[in-house]
Amino acid sequence: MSAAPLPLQAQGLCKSYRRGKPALQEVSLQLERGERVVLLGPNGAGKSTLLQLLTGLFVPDAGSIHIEGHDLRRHPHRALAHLGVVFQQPALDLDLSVRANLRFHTDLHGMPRREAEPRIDAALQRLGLEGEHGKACRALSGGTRRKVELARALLHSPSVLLMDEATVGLDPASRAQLLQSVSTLQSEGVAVLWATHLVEEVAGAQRLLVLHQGRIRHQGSVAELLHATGEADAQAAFLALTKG
Ligand SMILES: Nc1ncnc2c1ncn2[C@@H]1O[C@H](COP(=O)(O)OP(=O)(O)OP(=O)(O)O)[C@@H](O)[C@H]1O
Repeated sequence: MSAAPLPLQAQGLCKSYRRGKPALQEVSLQLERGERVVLLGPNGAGKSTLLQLLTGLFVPDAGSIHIEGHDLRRHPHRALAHLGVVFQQPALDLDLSVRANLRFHTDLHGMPRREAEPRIDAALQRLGLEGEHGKACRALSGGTRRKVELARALLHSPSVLLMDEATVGLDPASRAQLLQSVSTLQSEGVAVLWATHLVEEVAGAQRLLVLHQGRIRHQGSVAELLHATGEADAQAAFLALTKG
């Protein structure tokens, strides 16, 4: 009997742009069901490039990506059906209501309204946004807007969620709320890859990937990171791994 597929498995990913050093070299990672893995790297480490490969926006020069066992290159539709993404750049129409933004997304994906409406209601409820559904996004706080983007990423019930610098521009309370929402999703089995350059966001994560100059410098728990570097805290350990 073959083992159940992992939510996400990437093997030996390499990517170079036309100019400059390789952006990613031999990067491998996997996500287990229900875990949050923090992808931590300084500016230019290759985080966005990695997420662009995982979402199929770019094709790797080498390596493979499987989502729920589906090869992203050979069967992109089957693979991407399990993937939800919250991009670094906010992408809501601020003049539309919360519901209209979500409906726009389901329309874009050709989802019939009779299927879409219950999914929209469920996503709003999951994130505690029921009271906001008629409000224009412009009237919402930055933290609530991000939750709407998270709700949108959940409309097709993905089992893997990629979050790219999702807390940029949020105050500490909104950041904590977003992390709480993600933690609830994890308890429902969603696997989360959380890209950030903020060391404090490793708190509560099951594992940590430190990316620097396109290579993975550490993969494991925070305790393992401290042990490997001999540093007393995650900030010092991160700096030790990413200097030079
Ligand atoms: N479209 C592109 N063309 C050429 N080089 C690029 C392109 N996108 C990224 N790079 C380069 O690839 C490397 C990795 O960049 P990437 O944006 O993936 O890093 P990052 O960790 O997401 O950084 P940041 O936190 O600043 O967004 C950098 O050296 C960057 O200059």
